[in-house]
Amino acid sequence: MRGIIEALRLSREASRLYTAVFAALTLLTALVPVVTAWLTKLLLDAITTGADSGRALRLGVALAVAGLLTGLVPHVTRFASAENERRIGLLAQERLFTVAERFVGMARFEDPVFLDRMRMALQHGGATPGVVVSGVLSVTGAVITGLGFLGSLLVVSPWMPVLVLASAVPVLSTEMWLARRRASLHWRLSPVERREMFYRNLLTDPQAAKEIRLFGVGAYLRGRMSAQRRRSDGENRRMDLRQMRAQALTGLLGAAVAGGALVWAVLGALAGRITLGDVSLLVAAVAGVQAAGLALVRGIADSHRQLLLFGHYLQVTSAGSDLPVAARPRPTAPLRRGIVFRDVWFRYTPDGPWVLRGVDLTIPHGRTVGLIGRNGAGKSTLIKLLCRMYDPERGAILWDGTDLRDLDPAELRARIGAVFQDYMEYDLTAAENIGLGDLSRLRDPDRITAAARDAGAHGFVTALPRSYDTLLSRIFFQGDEAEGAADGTGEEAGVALSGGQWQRLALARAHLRAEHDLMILDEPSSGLDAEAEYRIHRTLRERRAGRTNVLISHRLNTVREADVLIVLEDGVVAERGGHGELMALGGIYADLFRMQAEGYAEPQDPATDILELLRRKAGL
Ligand SMILES: Nc1ncnc2c1ncn2[C@@H]1O[C@H](COP(=O)(O)OP(=O)(O)OP(=O)(O)O)[C@@H](O)[C@H]1O
Repeated sequence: MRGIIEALRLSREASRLYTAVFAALTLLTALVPVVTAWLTKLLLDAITTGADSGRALRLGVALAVAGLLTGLVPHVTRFASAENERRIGLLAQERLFTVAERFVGMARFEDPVFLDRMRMALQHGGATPGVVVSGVLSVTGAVITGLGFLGSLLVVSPWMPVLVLASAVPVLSTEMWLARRRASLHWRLSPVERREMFYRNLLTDPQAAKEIRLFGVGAYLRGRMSAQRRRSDGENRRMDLRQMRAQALTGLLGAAVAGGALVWAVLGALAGRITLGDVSLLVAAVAGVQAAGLALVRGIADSHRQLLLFGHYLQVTSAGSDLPVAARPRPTAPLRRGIVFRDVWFRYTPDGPWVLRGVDLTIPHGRTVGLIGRNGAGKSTLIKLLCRMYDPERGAILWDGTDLRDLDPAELRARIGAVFQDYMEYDLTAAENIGLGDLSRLRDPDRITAAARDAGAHGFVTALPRSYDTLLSRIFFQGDEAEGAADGTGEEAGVALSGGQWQRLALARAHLRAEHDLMILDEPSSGLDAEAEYRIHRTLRERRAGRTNVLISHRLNTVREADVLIVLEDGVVAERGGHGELMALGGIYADLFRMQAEGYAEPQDPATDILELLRRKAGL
């Protein structure tokens, strides 16, 4: 019930006018068949009883008008319904994404149950509320038509509506049973269909195409996709057969009742008990009640299914924030002293393993901190906590002494520039790819160019066919966002970049925020060639002065000059200090550094050197 009320509320908010027009037209559509049946009866009676020709003519004209409406109203109603659904759809989609934007952290996006619900809500692009409104109105229309015809039958014979209603009971209950079975099948099959979609997308994904071909796994994945399809087809087939049998039986019953009523009416007319007009009204009414009954059940079944989908939408839109936001957040002042992690404990799920286990560290203002550690040590997690994508389960992170939880997350993030390890590649122009780093500078070509220069991207961007305005996409066409170019035919295809070039754009995006207080670079040069890496690190070093930076890199030569090096191991700070200190300590950092340095050194005897590496890899 809540779903219906919410859908109607959305409809009214989206467009009062269209909702009212659609409702009025639905009422008209429902009444026209009943009125037509009555006019036909009255006309036939007027002709057969020899009433005055003026009355017969008026009835004829009224019947013609009703015919006109029968021809016209459904088309206008269909347009009003579609327009109403479009308007509700747009509003519902806007709401859904506004709510998704309000989720402060990442947790919701990593909760499989919530993600599934979100996908279901998104999959229908906000269309469900509109369809619910259409469904509710069509059910109302069916009720009106059905009651109208039942009332009409009463005029012909008092027991006829009872007979028709009684015959409708098995039809309606069968249809309800089928609808319930269909709904439960739909839910049972939804994971199967989603898995099929996953394989379908995978097999057409340009990024996956390389590996699929190299490893020759296309047929294997296709087989798994087809298996999902065969499973859902099999279940749907069984359901269709069940439906065919049940509907054939109820169809026969309906036909028998209609036929019986017709025979009774013909006999009655021959005996003079009822008029010819009554016969025509009875025929129309029996068929009308049966059709309205079916429309009613199908409308209810459709609305039920849409309401279930709408339920996901409602749950997503009514979900509260995933992280507590201070009612009166304290202003995020520019960083002056530094950031402190105080005994920070964190795990991704309440019963999962601890990823950070009592981390204590300081990122002093104006210094560069290098974060080092083996794969899975918790470096990126620490960064996510620093950007308040999650809150620590225990302990606190302090920004100049203020707990991050007391700050406004948006204000905090506005003070941070970052390149994440899994940075984004946007199917937008080169300028936009950089400009997204700071929307206020999106239309400032000088700042965009400067950021690109700092990231070593200016050279290759200016060599692109449309320089900064080149669309970087394999999916879209240059300019296909412009009005009237939606089909992309004859358009110039977007340009594809290399991994390192994308990485430079991600760096430029972070550089656009260069005046921000804290710069986080998580593996900023993993895809860069040696020359680009050298230049970029030189720029970073020059720009680092006086700013606070956190630099994560497995290439230790790029972090060795950091003011403080922090080694994370199994979620705890294992070592900290300058490069010299940590080398003298002879711990993890020194080990990792020597290993990398050896990798670069000219081997005395290449064969023994490779063996040594293999031995180390095997932990011997
Ligand atoms: N979203 C997540 N949900 C659950 N566990 C996660 C998630 N992200 C990371 N982990 C786990 O947390 C641990 C630390 O991961 P993290 O990405 O922080 O390591 P890292 O030090 O950055 O590693 P790398 O050097 O490989 O990038 C890993 O065991 C990883 O499996």
